Amino acid sequence: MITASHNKVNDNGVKIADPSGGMLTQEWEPFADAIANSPTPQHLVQLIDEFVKKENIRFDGARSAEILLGRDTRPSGESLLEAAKQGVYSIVGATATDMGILTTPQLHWMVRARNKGMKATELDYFEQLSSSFRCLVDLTPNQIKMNKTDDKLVVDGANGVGGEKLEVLKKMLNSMVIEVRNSGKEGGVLNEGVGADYVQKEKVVPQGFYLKDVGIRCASLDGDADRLVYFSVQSNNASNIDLVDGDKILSLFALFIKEQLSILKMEGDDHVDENYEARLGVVQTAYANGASTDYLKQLGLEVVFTPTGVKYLHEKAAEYDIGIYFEANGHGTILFSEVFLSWLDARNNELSSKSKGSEQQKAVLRLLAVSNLINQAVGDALSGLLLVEAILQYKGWSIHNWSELYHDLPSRQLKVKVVDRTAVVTANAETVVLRPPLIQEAINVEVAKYPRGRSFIRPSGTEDVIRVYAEASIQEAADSLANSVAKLADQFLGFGNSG
Ligand SMILES: CC(=O)N[C@H]1[C@@H](OP(=O)(O)O)O[C@H](CO)[C@@H](O)[C@@H]1O
Ligand SMILES: [Mg+2]
Repeated sequence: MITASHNKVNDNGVKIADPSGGMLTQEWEPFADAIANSPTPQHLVQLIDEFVKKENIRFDGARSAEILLGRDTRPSGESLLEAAKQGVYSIVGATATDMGILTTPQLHWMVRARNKGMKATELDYFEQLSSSFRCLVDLTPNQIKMNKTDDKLVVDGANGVGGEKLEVLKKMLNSMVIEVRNSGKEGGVLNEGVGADYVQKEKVVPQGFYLKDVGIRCASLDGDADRLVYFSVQSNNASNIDLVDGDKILSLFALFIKEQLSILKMEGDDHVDENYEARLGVVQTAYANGASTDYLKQLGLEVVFTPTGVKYLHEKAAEYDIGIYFEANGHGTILFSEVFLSWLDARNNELSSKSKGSEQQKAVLRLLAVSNLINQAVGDALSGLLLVEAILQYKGWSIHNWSELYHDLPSRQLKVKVVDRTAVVTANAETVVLRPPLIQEAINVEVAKYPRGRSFIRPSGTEDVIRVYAEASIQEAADSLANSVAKLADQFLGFGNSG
């Protein structure tokens, strides 16, 4: 997938999907790094040669490889796609199939579907999403009907690929009014003053949203449509928003799934063996707002933490029957285990004959519909958006009701340029610094000064900086804690200290 996601239009890059449709396996990352940085063509060929031997990859023509290629709307994507094709065709037995302009999750979905022997075109993707969405909406309890303003959703497409795909998808959903802005057709620049990354980090409205939108449910996608956040425009100031971030999307999903599981448990008959205890797990990172973690725990859910980066969250979530993961920035999905899905299928068949139309059967059907709607390969803004919409309809909630699940603790994120960010070694899902020595003790002293204070530092995986995160009970305290910790990072690791 040729994309640089939420970054500037002039940037570009690649994301690689594994045959499973998930992200490139972590063991292959050092190899990908090495070939991307190989200084000469000879070196490149040598690296590939060594890797092929190491991984015992056979080129005897017995197995041909098909590589699906996609790109986002960046102009440089066209020539990079040509380069990728040449690369693929230089491997004996390999062919490249250009799937066209796509969102990143669409391409992941296609790879997964293809290798499962399922239909895998773009139309199949849209059909799966729209039909499972309709199925979920049809299972909404009758007494719940939304009021007029809540009917409408306005989506910021980040001037990228997501907006144009949503235009196609929305035609297949008869029950919803979706207005797409910043679709890229109005002349705006990709990710400039628009998109999920901008909205979540700056906590302001994207371009094209105004005071007249107060009270309306709004959503924002990032440049390759694998991130999703919601927001509403505040009445006191047109640039202020009430942000509904990935943590709250996670909370909404977790609440809904938990509800369905408890309906399932209310057995009408006493067939105990039919009571399969589904393991439900929620996965977050240290960037998750502390209020969201409290909320999830108070729901009685198992909450676990991993280091930043969806590859870690995804891997962890796959350990459960239902694993829900989200980064605060809006990247996440829900994973269902094969065992649990087979159990749901069997349960559905049984209930069809015994108690068709019962609450239990509806809960089973809802869970099955969620598993078809939500992208099992990777976080997907379009499928996530449809699931949010279906759940809000199910609950009869406005964005305000949803936002009120809990109140975010004020937080602040800063970046610090340091001599060598790899000098920072962390533990416990990046919440504790092991090296350099003594900095963690100094951070602890700062944190202790603030009610509900929490702060950590970690080296970014995507930029040459140390990131500082702080939260506290009031904004001024979060800001001041972040500043003091940033100062510590600079003292211990900054250029003043480099000698
Ligand atoms: C604090 C933050 O938002 N970090 C982002 C960012 O990683 P860093 O390692 O923090 O640079 O980019 C990642 C890839 O998009 C995303 O997964 C992650 O959540
Ligand atoms: Mg993205």
